[in-house]
Amino acid sequence: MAALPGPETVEPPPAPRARRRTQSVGDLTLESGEVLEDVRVTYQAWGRLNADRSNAVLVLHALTGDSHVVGDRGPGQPTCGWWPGLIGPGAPLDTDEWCVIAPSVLGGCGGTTGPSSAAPDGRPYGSSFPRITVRDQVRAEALLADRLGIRSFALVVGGSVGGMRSLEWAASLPGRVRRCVVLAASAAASADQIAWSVPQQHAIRLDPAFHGGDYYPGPGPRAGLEIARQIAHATYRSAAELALRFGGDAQSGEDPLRGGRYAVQSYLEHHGKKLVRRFDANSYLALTEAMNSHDIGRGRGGVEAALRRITAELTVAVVSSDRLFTPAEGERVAAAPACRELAVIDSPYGHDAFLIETEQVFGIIARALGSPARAEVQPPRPRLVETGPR
Ligand SMILES: N[C@@H](CCO)C(=O)O
Repeated sequence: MAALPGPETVEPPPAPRARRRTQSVGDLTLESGEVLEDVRVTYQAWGRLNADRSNAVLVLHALTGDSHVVGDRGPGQPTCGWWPGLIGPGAPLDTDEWCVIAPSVLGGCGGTTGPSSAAPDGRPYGSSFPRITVRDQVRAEALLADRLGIRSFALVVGGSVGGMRSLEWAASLPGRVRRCVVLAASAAASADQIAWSVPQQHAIRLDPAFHGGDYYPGPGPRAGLEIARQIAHATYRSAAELALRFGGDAQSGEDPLRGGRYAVQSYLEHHGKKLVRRFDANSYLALTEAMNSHDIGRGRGGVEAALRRITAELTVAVVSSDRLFTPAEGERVAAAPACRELAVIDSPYGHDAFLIETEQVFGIIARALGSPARAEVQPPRPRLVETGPR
């Protein structure tokens, strides 16, 4: 099997110590009009706020990420972060200069209020967790910023759903965002994105262990979540990559003609099982519903009018091989008058390239912050690409 480009995997440099805290931000009136009581936001922070609190940077994670942008592996943290090497002394987000804040998203399961959190009656919300939107998630993050005394962010950056939130920040709170980097995201959920999401949600809801969403403290719809992740993961990678890595090969030691699996099937099952070990199915539903309703133009005269509200210096980045958040979606965002750069992340890996191609991504972030020297910083996590089935 031919190899895709990519140097060897090495451990990232030791991550700077983060402060992980949970902050009560009060009641949150949702876009629906419903009130979510006593919302709590868990976040990690690196570096120090300066006297006028003008050096804050907000990093927003994607669908199944959390506040652990960089850091150590440990209990509940199977990875050294999803952008290892981004934050620290001398890193692209240099903690000698910037104070970096990364909240876990509203509706998720990274500590911030979500369906598995205790409702006012003390029991997990489960099926009673209200429908939330990307705007609600941004509003919760803004309440956190209020509590931290941060009036405006020097930079708001995120990829995928984190990019949706970054863009929503810039459109809904223009006075609070001075620079914005939107990676592999769109101004509104596309029919294609919703189409891929709906069967994932069905897989979860039709699992007999779902119990209408009230499955706590049980394990919940593990099979449904696993299938959802398999569907999703295939959309996160490009057809060309899958063809090159797996082709129609059988998984090593198995024969699909005798009930065995294909290599790509085994790969997707691996990622499905991995997610089930770390993620809550109700959160998956809440977050994909939020993602499906994303539209910065709703109630604002449409996407183009909403884009005109943006005053932050905007950088948009697309992945050349992204079939889920296509380059055309990013180009639509880049039509915003405030857009300074439309960057193309040249990669065969599809949507997940925003997590994989750290050299290109960190360079884009550093450029947006006006740090040309740091744009040349070498990636801390070069990687080896699988060359065949296991
Ligand atoms: N694979 C990433 C990106 C999805 O947009 C995640 O699970 O969050």
